[in-house]
Amino acid sequence: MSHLYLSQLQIPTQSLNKLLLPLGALVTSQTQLDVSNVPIVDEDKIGVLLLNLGGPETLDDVQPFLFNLFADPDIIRLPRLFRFLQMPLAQFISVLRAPKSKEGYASIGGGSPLRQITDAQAEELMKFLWEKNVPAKVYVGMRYWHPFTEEAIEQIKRDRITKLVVLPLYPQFSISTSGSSLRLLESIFREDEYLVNMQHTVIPSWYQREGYIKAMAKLIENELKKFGSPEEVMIFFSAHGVPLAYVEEAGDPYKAEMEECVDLIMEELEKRKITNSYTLAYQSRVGPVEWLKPYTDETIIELGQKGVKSLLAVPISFVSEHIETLEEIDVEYKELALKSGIEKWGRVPALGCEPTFISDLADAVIESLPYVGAMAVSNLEARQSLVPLGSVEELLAAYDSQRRELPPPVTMWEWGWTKSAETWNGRAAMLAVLVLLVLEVTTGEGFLHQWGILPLFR
Ligand SMILES: C=CC1=C(C)c2cc3[nH]c(cc4nc(cc5[nH]c(cc1n2)c(C)c5CCC(=O)O)C(CCC(=O)O)=C4C)c(C)c3C=C
Ligand SMILES: [Fe+2]
Ligand SMILES: [Fe+2]
Repeated sequence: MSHLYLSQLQIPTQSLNKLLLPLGALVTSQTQLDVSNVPIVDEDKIGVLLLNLGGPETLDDVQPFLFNLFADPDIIRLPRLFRFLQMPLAQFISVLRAPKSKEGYASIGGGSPLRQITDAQAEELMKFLWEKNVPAKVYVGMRYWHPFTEEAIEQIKRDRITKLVVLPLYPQFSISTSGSSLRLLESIFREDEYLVNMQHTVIPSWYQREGYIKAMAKLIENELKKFGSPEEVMIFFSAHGVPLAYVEEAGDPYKAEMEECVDLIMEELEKRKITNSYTLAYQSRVGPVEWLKPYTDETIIELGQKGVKSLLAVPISFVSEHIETLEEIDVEYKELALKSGIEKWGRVPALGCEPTFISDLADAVIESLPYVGAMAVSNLEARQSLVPLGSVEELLAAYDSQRRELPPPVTMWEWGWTKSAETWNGRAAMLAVLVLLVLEVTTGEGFLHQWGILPLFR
């Protein structure tokens, strides 16, 4: 058996994190280690699993895509007693929301560009990893559309991967995005003997990485130059929102990570002598419940009223172009801004395959690679992520105070003592759901409105 030593791999300051942990082990990239004596066994097959949301590729995909999204208990969080309603509700809401969503997707060419962009990112990441002497295969696993996470996992098993790095493509962590993907992954891993025994590590969030921050700053710098008077432009960070309860009640670190991310980008811009005014707002809210504030649309109007004349929108929560950059920002918010008195409008492109960014992702992968061998913690210079270390379940429990236990399978009724009682309870529940839905739709009042669910499809 031959060994390749990492010191031979020209990995200058990078480090590797230990991963000798069992299933669900999570290691972030902040611990800097001395890698000089760490062996990579040449029988090791390294895989990187990129997790993303997925998007409908054709207009016919829109309703089933929406069904998958609303069937996710991390997107529609029902009280425990009502979790059996998840599937009927997902069906109901997806059918009703589909026409409006289809209009949006039709206006950006008939489908989401997410799959193509994510595939291109995967390919670039693989190239960078090979260039950095880490021969890894990169897989894409989407949460709500093809290629599904389950499909990626099947391929990983067929390829007999022995060390896997899981990398959600969301810079900041949210229960509704990376959290949801990791929860799914954990449930797949738990039931599979091969995966239980495969070493793996998760990079839960990476908004604080230098390469990412530098790449964002560069994009902003480039766009600012396109304005006549760049120094007068307000930099407008627009992040995807989440319901306020995720942050305030469940403990989602999303808002804190977003704010820190904006600070880091502004610090980097300052180093480049760019000291423009800036603000952060949250877009894309759905339903009447309160989401993270300030809202993007309201902020644009206020800025117009205050006399701001030039605005540069920076989408900050997602690294690909998608419906909310191409339609919501480029069309709706631009129109709103111009109507509100803003005269000059610009938008920073999503990172996509920007080389500094992808190269840095490759470094993040290398730094977190699971390995077996002695190691020494040498320096801890990198910033701590706000997401704690631990197994996926520990991690989810640590910030998600409302969901400490695994969600029960949604097809299981939660009350009833015997098989026949379950059957009848199930039928009664279905009947009750139907009656409630009919009442809700006809009267405009009821539990779906109270939970902020029904207006999702408006
Ligand atoms: C960090 C990014 C995202 C967060 C946070 C997020 C939370 C979140 N989203 C919904 C509801 C919908 N999201 C939809 C599409 C969509 N969402 C994101 C990113 C985040 N979502 C992206 C990148 C996309 C677009 C994918 C594409 O196809 O291009 C949709 C479908 C589109 C629509 O009908 O508007 C819905 C619905 C909720 C409820 C939520 C937090 C709880
Ligand atoms: Fe979303
Ligand atoms: Fe959205």
